[in-house]
Amino acid sequence: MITVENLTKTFPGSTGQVRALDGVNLDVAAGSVLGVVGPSGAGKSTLARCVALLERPDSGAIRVDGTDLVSLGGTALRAARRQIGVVPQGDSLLRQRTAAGNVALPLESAGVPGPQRRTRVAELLDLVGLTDKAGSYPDQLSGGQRQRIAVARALAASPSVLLADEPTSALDPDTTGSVLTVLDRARAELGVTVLVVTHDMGVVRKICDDVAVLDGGRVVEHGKVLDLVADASSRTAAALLPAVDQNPAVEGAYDRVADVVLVGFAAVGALLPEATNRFGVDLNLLGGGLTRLGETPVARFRVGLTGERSDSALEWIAEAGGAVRRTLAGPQGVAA
Ligand SMILES: Nc1ncnc2c1ncn2[C@@H]1O[C@H](COP(=O)(O)OP(=O)(O)OP(=O)(O)O)[C@@H](O)[C@H]1O
Repeated sequence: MITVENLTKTFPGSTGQVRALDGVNLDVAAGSVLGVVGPSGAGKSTLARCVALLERPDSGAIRVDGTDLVSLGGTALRAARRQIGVVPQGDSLLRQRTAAGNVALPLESAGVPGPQRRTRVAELLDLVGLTDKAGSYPDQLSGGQRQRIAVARALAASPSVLLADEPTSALDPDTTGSVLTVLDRARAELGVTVLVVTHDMGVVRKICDDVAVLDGGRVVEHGKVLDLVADASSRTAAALLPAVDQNPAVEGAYDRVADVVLVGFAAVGALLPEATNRFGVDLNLLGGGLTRLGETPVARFRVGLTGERSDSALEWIAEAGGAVRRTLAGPQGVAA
């Protein structure tokens, strides 16, 4: 479990102080993946560097399993740093070392004896699916393979937290998938808590349980991805759900029009047909579509309903777990 409390960090800028972090509060449950997103200059990398203990915040606390890392110094700080594996931004492997040699580096620094080191390196190469590349040098690997080796190296000392700053920024979509799979395996198989800084909402879509949106050094949105998408006004919903186009000419023909967000197999598959049957209404999909967040199917549809019991049908969908937001379209124009 990581808890960030009221973290503040300022830097001297050419026109005065730059407040890179302005009272940031976050928590990441053990074994979950948090995506930190936001526009350029929002403070994402500064937050990552503070959590990695590479940068000292001006004030605030960073607790890992209850211990405030900011208050530590000397030996205790060095020990705490080992709890946090870091996948740095950009290409970070040593060119003159093989893939296995790069993964072994933190173990050598920690004085782990040869036979144990070899076993651990073999486990990590297996985890990232690159056993056959053990003897390859970074220049012989693709960008995605190098990044997977960087993840293996970050995991070598068995940290409880893995921090990755823009791990996919230089990669094409296919390669990005293989790196994200590796981060997901680290969480699933090793129980590591993962904090991933990214400008790519695709990363959030594929592997994040939670998301924190930073803007101007502040957290403007934070929560479970599947909860936030149900709130149509959230930035997360805007970025991750299928768009619905306005079409007043078509919508005007219905008694009621609403946007409905459905999360999970059962809701996506059954709620709308069930509402149609129960309330004897005519329900048409006017826009939106289906997507997937991690393994979970999620839909956002604009629906048009005709029939006397249209309101009851919408209320029932909301009670059964759908997020319903009525629009102003329709002849009787009823707002939520
Ligand atoms: N070492 C530094 N010295 C001075 N200003 C800094 C330093 N590091 C960051 N900043 C400033 O702090 C603010 C936040 O920067 P940061 O790099 O954390 O944002 P970011 O969200 O990671 O941006 P990007 O997506 O562009 O990497 C910016 O205004 C940046 O210019």
